[in-house]
Amino acid sequence: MRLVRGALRAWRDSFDCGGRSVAMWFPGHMAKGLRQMKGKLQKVDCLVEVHDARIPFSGRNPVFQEALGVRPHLLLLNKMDLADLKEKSRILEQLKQEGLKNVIFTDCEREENIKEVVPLITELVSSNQRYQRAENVEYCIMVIGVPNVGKSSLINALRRLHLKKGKASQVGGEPGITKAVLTKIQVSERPVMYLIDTPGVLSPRIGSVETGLKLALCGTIRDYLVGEDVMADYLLYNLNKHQLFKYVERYGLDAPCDDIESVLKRVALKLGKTRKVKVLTGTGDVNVIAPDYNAAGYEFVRTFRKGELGKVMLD
Ligand SMILES: Nc1nc2c(ncn2[C@@H]2O[C@H](COP(=O)(O)OP(=O)(O)OP(=O)(O)O)[C@@H](O)[C@H]2O)c(=O)[nH]1
Repeated sequence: MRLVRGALRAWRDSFDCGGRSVAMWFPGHMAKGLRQMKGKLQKVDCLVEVHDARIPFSGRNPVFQEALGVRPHLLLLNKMDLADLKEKSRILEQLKQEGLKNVIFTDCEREENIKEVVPLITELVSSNQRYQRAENVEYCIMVIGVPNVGKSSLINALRRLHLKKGKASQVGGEPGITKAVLTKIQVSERPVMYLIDTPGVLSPRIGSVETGLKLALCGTIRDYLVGEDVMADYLLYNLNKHQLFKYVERYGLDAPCDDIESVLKRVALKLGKTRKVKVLTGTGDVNVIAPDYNAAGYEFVRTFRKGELGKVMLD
C-alpha cells in the first residue's frame, strides 16, 4: 500500500506475469547474426556495446560476453533522455561491481556525451595488446547490442560530429532495422576509426518474463510477439510504482488508477479510438460505442516511448 496525494491507494507491489512464456520472443534469425559477428572478430580492436539506459541491469545479451568478450569493451547506455538518472552514481557503482568499468550515458539524437566516445575507445585500445595488429594504425570497432537501442544512430552521430557527414547507417523505430549485416563505416579521421554496424541480437535466454516485458517496453522486441495489452498493463504498473502520474491529466482521469482496463477506456475515448458495436437486445439491435482497447494500448505505449509520460528507470 502507498500513500498518494493524501489518499490511501493500493498499487501493485509486483506484476503478475500470468504464466506467460518468453520462449516465443526470440526470433531464430538472430543466431545467424551472432555467427556472422564472430566471423569478423579477428579484425576488431574493441567492442562498443549499446544498451538502453532505462534498463542498465537487464536484457543485455550474455552471449556477447561469452562469444566476443576477449576484446576491450565499452558500454554505452543510450537514450539517456528517456531515463530517470537520479541514481546514476549507484548505477555506475553496481555496473562496476559486475565488471563493467567503462560506461558512458549517451543520447544519440541530441549528441549528448557523444564527444567522449572516440577518446575513450582510443584509450582502451592503446592500453591493450592489439591482437596481432600492432602495425595497423586504423582502429576497427564492432558495435553490438540488442535490437533498437540506437547502434546505427550512434554511428551516424559520430560521423556527424567527427566527419561532418550525414547518415551512413539506416535508423528505424522498429527492432531489426539493420539487415545489411556488418557494414564497415568510417567515423573518425584522427585516429582513423571504422565502426562495424551489426544487427541487434537478443539473448536466446531472456531471464524472466519481467525482463522480457522491460525489453518490450523499450522497443527491443516486436510488440505483436508480446501483446499490446500486457505491455500497456506493465507500463501502468511501472508508472504508478514510480509515481509518474502525467498520464492522469493527459488522458483526463480523475486520479491515478491501477486498473488497466479503466485507463485504456479513458485513452480510447480521449483519442477517439472507439468503434461501433452492434448489441442484440430484446427490442432489437442497438449500436453502442466501444473502446478499442488494442489501439488504446498501442497509443499508451507509443506515448511512453516518446518520453511524454515521464523519464523512467525500469530496473
Ligand atoms: N530518444 C532517443 N531515441 C533514440 C536515441 N538513439 C536512437 N534513438 C531512436 O531509437 C530508434 C532505434 O535506433 P537505431 O539506431 O535504428 O537502433 P539499432 O540499435 O541500430 O536498431 P536495430 O537495427 O534494430 O538493431 C530510432 O527511432 C532512433 O531514432 C536516443 O539517444 N534517444
